[in-house]
Amino acid sequence: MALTIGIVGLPNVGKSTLFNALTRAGVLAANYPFATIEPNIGVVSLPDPRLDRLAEIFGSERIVPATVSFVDIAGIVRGASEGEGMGNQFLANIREADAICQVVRAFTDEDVHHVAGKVDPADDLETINTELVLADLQTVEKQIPRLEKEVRGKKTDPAVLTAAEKAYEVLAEGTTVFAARDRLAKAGVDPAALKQLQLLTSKPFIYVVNTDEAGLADEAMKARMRDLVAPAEAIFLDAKLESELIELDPEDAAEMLASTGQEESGLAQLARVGFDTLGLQTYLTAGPKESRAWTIRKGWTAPQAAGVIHTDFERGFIKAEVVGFEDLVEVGSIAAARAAGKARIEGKEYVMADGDVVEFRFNV
Ligand SMILES: Nc1ncnc2c1ncn2[C@@H]1O[C@H](COP(=O)(O)OP(=O)(O)OP(=O)(O)O)[C@@H](O)[C@H]1O
Ligand SMILES: [Mg+2]
Repeated sequence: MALTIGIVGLPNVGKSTLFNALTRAGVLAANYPFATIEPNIGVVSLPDPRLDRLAEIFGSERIVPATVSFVDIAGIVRGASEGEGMGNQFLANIREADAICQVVRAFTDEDVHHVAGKVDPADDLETINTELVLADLQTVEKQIPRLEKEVRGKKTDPAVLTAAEKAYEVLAEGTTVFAARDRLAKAGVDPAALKQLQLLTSKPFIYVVNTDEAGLADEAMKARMRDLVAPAEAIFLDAKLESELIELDPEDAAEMLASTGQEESGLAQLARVGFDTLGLQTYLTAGPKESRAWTIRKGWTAPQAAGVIHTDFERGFIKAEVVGFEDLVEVGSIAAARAAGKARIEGKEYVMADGDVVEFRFNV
């Protein structure tokens, strides 16, 4: 299950700096083949200290973390929907993303040009939102006549056309589809049909406030930004600092982070919030070959989780032996967990918990 996050924002706000920090972190920590798929797509490993502990306990040869893909695209300016700047064509590159990460500039540096001439995060948020709404409006305008024809020819479910029409009404008011999701649901719009339209503003958003050392300590600014983007989450980081952190070994990086009053790197926060926002979690497998994290949706059952490893595992699922990560660490081995009654045998109905260490039994 691949999780993809598209990065948007005004030009020169630090999107690529963030992307570079993210992707190089991935390459350094992940030992992942073909990490960079295209120049602007990067696969990043989800930091997970639990895997290191598991690898110790099981003597694993390697660690395979869960991954998140990031897509870095050109900046958007006011009027992009009418062709200003680079236009908005490149937004097609993030149409299939699971979530959108909007980078907003809140750092002060006279030498870094701001396209609007001043650093005003609230204004920038508004500009980007408007351009995304306009881009979606153009998409739906194109979709509706095509969908009408397809519905007449019985090639498409009428629910998709209804979703497009209702989305159009919302967008025409300047509202994002995500912000209007309750209203759309009340109007009888099928969420699955809405999803098929692949609208940018129907995706969950995560906001990255790219700030500096002063900004990281500015609680009033942070509170203002949190209010502005609520109910979405805001992450505060210094993209330039983050790109320096990844060059350091872990102890020095932790020390440097602490010196700016942070406990967790911005990149680790982004990966975590991305997972939460999308309702994802990981479970773990471990053995002499590898300790590995697997991405699933919250609420998935054991057979569904097994299916992420191989579809045969889901089809032939018999049972799962499950030990909670904390329990395993406490007793120190699977054998000890079994002896202590902490290894449970779970069946088809079992709903996975985050950090379950699992071995599946199946028939093929
Ligand atoms: N937190 C920060 N503090 C100071 N300078 C920063 C910070 N983050 C980024 N910069 C600087 O801002 C400039 C623009 O960064 P970057 O190229 O990443 O922006 P971008 O959003 O990708 O722009 P574009 O849309 O043009 O591709 C760079 O010179 C970078 O070093
Ligand atoms: Mg860039």
